[in-house]
Amino acid sequence: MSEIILGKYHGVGNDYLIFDPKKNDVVLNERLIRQLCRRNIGVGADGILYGPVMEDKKIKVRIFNPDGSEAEKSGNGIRIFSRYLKDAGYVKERQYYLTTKAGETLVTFLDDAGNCMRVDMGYAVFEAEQIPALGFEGEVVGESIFFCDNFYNATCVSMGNPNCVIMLERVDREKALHLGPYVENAKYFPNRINMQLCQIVDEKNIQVEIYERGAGYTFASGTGACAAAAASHRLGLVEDAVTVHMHGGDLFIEFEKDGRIFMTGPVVYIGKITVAEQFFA
Ligand SMILES: N[C@H](CCC[C@H](N)C(=O)O)C(=O)O
Repeated sequence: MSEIILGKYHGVGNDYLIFDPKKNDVVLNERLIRQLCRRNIGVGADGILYGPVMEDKKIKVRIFNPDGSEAEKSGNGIRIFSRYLKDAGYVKERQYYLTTKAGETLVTFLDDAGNCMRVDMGYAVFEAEQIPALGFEGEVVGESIFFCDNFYNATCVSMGNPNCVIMLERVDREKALHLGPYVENAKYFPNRINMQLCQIVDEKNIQVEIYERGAGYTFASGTGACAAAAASHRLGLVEDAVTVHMHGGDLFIEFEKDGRIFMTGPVVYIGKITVAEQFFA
């Protein structure tokens, strides 16, 4: 009988299922992704990490949102999948490269168990064409953009995936749930977009609420934390090392002098899940 064997992990409350094609003969498709990610009638997760897929001797992971869409990158997903690769014995080195749709990422394990990792997240890109964001010339930094019911101070940032960071005096879950769907699906963003509401606490700390493309409200986002920190840094509001506080926990973001971004954060192993055949038949 073919069952599905999944690993489940979370990174600061952003939870993912691991679907390893070497361990499952069931074909993963959009309908199954949606079913597995649903919290009340499925397993429940903020996404699925499909891999490892070996391509040109590189270890690749494909990142799927609960709505079935495929993302270019996931910061928490990269840490979680790296931990899976270590747990499953695919990776034994302290440092290795993981490839996502957005390209190669250098991952450094900070402890033997793989509970904490430092990830080279590359550079933030603010250029409208690279987001993509339509109707803007050059970089989208501190623009007044209309969403839903008002004009908001918005900065668009590609971290490999598209992000719209909205600066507010005070952020909370209700505001994220209200504004998120309008921003995610706004006419400016042909590929849709992830939204972060960002409150500056001080020059070393920001409070961020997340509304993800294809997932909705989540407790944390790695690329979202980097995007919010990068927007705050570009606006001159924070220093070169920032703790990003989110509902599910904190991520530590560092900027090198040339702008390269490093993200450090935890991974928690939740367990292994066997999904019954009748669930996905
Ligand atoms: N929903 C995102 C991907 C997951 C991002 C987030 N979970 C992270 O940790 O970076 C997108 O469609 O671009």
